[in-house]
Amino acid sequence: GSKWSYIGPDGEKAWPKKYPFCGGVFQSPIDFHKDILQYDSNLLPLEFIGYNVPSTDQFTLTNNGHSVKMYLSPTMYIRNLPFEYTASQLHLHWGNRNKSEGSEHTIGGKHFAAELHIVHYNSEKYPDITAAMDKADGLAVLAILLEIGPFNPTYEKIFRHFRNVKYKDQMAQVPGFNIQELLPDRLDEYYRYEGSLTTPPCYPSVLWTVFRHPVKISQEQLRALETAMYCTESDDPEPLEMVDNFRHVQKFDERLVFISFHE
Ligand SMILES: NS(=O)(=O)c1c(F)c(F)c(S(=O)(=O)CCO)c(N[C@H]2CCCc3ccccc32)c1F
Ligand SMILES: [Zn+2]
Repeated sequence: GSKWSYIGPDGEKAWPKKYPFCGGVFQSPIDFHKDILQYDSNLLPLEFIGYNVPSTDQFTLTNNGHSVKMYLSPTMYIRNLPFEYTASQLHLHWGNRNKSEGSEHTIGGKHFAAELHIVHYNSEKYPDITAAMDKADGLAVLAILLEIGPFNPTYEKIFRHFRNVKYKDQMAQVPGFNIQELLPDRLDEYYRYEGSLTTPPCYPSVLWTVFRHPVKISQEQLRALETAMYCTESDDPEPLEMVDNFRHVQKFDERLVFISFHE
């Protein structure tokens, strides 16, 4: 079973003992700071196909004890990457109610309040995510940084179900909506680098696209994210709050992050 956590004896410093890749190369997340950034004019805006899912369809939202994740439709995919990548799931990382700095990637050493990840796998080369997830060209993850601002009705389409997935292994059905509305407006401005899963097994198999511009959600929505879920099952006598489920930034030596924008 996935016996790892973000705190205590099974926390991130202990991950490499059970999951050797977590102590290996190309680890994510990282900090984006100016002396590792290089402009690349070949970085085109991503194209999202099938992201506008009708409300007659449903996504399954579940609490897996590490995050809250929503399974996506296999009809959703991205073009303009080296291969076609098909959507698998989205999930979030966040902090706690006293410290709303739970993003995984940082910019100039600054954490954002939270981070949304949309996980895709290379469907041109691999039959499913299980076959793809340990291959160097297997996965592509989109990262959207979240910060405090006005109420966000699109994020609320997911957040309003949190009360039904409070405990590990609980599930809820979310009516389909346009997943592209979760992304920032400027899809042409992003950071691009080769990295890894940020949770065990930490395979160095992820082509990361981190959008430059954060998306805003309200203080109340962020508070709901930070206080709604537990890592433990509903009948556990010692409930553990699901907070601070972000990995700290990793060493990024001798490597570059490519940017699609001029600073
Ligand atoms: N930050 S991250 O690196 O994007 C990231 C997470 F943080 C994260 F928690 C998950 S998880 O919820 O599946 C729990 C831990 O595997 C994933 N899962 C991926 C990779 C692992 C296996 C798998 C299988 C099917 C679908 C997705 C995934 C993950 F990719
Ligand atoms: Zn993630």
